[in-house]
Amino acid sequence: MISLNQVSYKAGKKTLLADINLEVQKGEMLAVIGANGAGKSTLMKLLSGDQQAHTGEVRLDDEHIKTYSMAALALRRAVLSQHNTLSVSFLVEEIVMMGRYPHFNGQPSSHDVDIVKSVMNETGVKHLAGRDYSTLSGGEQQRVQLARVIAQIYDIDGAYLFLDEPTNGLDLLYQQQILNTARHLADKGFGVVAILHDINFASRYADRVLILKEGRILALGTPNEVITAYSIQEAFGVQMALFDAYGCKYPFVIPKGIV
Ligand SMILES: Nc1ncnc2c1ncn2[C@@H]1O[C@H](COP(=O)(O)OP(=O)(O)OP(=O)(O)O)[C@@H](O)[C@H]1O
Repeated sequence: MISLNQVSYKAGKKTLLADINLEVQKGEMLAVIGANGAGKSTLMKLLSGDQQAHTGEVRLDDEHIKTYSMAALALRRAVLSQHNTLSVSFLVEEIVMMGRYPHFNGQPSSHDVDIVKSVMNETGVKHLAGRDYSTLSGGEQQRVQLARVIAQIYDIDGAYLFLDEPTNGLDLLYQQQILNTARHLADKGFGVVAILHDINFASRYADRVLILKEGRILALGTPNEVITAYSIQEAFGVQMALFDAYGCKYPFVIPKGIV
């Protein structure tokens, strides 16, 4: 479990996150939604140990996250960040193998090679293995980056996966595939946290949804508890109509317009 206890984070005098209390369990998928600038990426950086809270406590599997070295963190969690630009040429299979760097010195083992193959298969990028990464489309690059971060934690029971807007630049099919993959990993026992802008995807795939507003938790609970016309209007300033379409077990929303 990752737990945040009364966590706050500031940049200069500006408070980006305040009074955050949150637990992320292994085996769950938590979606984080909220307006631009609400603090979603900052929250993810605190959860993943990429940044340290200014006040409060962040614990990863019962240990204070500050006690983990970067090398130790790399064996507990993987992070797909928003911007994955590369200025030098690498083959796609080399990029995915980078996910295994924390696991070997010098040469990858046959186990590392097998994992890279399996993950490329599962994420649908196997056919791109020999391509120069820089020649891929934005959506293809995003899928390769997902393969890389999954390869990092693939063989670590109960590890955590952080995805910052993973569906960015993907077509409808691959948006669903990437979220299916994330869901599948949560079902296998990984703790998955995904920042999503599509409320319907959050509703459809996540066990719980966290809505951030101006650095504070506006709502946290199951999609049915959290995704309401009121909370969406509060968080985004947009009026939404809620549907129970096609017997969906989860809320389904469409915008009515700007408030
Ligand atoms: N180093 C910094 N100094 C000052 N302000 C910062 C700093 N880092 C982030 N911010 C501000 O903190 C707020 C939260 O940023 P964050 O990236 O966490 O938002 P977000 O919810 O992920 O937004 P988006 O949906 O646009 O990606 C934003 O207003 C951002 O401009």
